[in-house]
Amino acid sequence: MTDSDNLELSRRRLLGTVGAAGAAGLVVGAAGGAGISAALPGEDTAGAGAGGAPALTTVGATSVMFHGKHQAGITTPLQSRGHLVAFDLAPGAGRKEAAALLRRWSVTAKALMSGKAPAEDTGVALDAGPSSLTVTFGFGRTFFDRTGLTSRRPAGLDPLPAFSSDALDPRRSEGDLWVQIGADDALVAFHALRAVQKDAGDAARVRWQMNGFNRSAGATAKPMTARNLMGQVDGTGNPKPTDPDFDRRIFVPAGGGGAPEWMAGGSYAVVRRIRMLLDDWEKLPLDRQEQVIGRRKSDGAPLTGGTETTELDLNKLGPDGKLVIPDNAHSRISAPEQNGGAAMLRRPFSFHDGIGPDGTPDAGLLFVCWQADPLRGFVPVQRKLDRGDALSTFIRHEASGLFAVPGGPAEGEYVGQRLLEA
Ligand SMILES: C=CC1=C(C)c2cc3[nH]c(cc4nc(cc5[nH]c(cc1n2)c(C)c5CCC(=O)O)C(CCC(=O)O)=C4C)c(C)c3C=C
Ligand SMILES: [Fe+2]
Repeated sequence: MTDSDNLELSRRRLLGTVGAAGAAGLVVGAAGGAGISAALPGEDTAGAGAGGAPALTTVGATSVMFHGKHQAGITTPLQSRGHLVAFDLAPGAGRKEAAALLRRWSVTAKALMSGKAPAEDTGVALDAGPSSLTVTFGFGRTFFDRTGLTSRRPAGLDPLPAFSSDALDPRRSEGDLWVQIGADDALVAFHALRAVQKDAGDAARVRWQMNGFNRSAGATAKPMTARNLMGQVDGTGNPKPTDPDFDRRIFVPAGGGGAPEWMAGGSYAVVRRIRMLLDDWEKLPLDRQEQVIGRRKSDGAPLTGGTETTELDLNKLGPDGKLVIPDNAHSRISAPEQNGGAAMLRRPFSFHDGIGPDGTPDAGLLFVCWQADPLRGFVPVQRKLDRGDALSTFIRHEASGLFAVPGGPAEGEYVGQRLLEA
């Protein structure tokens, strides 16, 4: 199946057959320039349906294009499995080795995303289709010194400021290179992770790895915004690809604006491992939980009324004369109108790594947010949250990373080629 075939496949097929994440995300993916395709059960698609083999389900058969203006995995609908991995270049590896690695990774990502297995495959994902696999690559600040490219490091990679509530573990933070893997099947995601790790060979070593999840496509009766492990509907206020200023907020523009040309169509990913203090949170009565966020837990609607998509009424007073959405409510403090329009596209995974030494769940949010400029996205909002967010009593930022994610590769190009070979 060619990329143009992919684009040919109609929205109708997806909307009629996939679950919540897929249907909602189809719009996101298409508007964001990342093509998504799927075949109806029984149709012949890459890797299934042929030769009498059982047909793939639509979830398995859905694929996301590797080539495009933007890398896949930014506006792609949330997948049910995710791996975030940072690598450091090996001692002695420089620009040449990094370029060869990005070339290998791109070949692998393109093949796996279209449902093809690499040579000498492990067979882990043999029976499944691409399952909306995306593999997204980024560069950390330290990459530029290690490869002699310091002069081409973008200002967007200047270190994030320290925040008073940070409890960051440097060993699980930052890194020369970052890879985000997402798929709607756990084995497909693991398979891609192993392939990426093997491709690293002698050129790079894993610095840290985090594993996450979201709800499975089709688990809810109708398409819904995701829930996090605190039980909140999380993602409602995200900018929509149909917003007139979506591209300007999320993607680095081509030509001018002070941004390097190799970042055109790219974006900056801020990654935070945020532990949720679930034992404390779960003791809080429902009405207090709702005041922490400023929205109803059941359906995500603002406490000032309406449905999930109704605007917050930040000035509304209750019968007691107090603000209905409290001063320190998370939704109030993070709203773009409270932050000079600062906005980001949040695309997280939940995590659960068992029970910590203190006997509480080591669980929370792998918070990933995307923006054209971290100083006009994550930083101003986190500064404000750090000063007075009611949610901060129940969360702890444990690791952090900032990565420059270049634009999507054109046909015949590998990711990052415009940086590494210019
Ligand atoms: C600095 C950015 C943000 C961090 C860190 C963050 C952590 C965090 N958030 C939730 C839960 C919710 N967040 C919600 C809205 C929301 N959060 C941010 C930013 C950060 N959140 C923004 C920009 C917004 C949107 C505000 C708006 O547009 O009005 C919500 C409400 C529903 C929604 O809009 O998504 C919830 C719920 C958790 C649990 C968390 C850390 C673990
Ligand atoms: Fe939030």
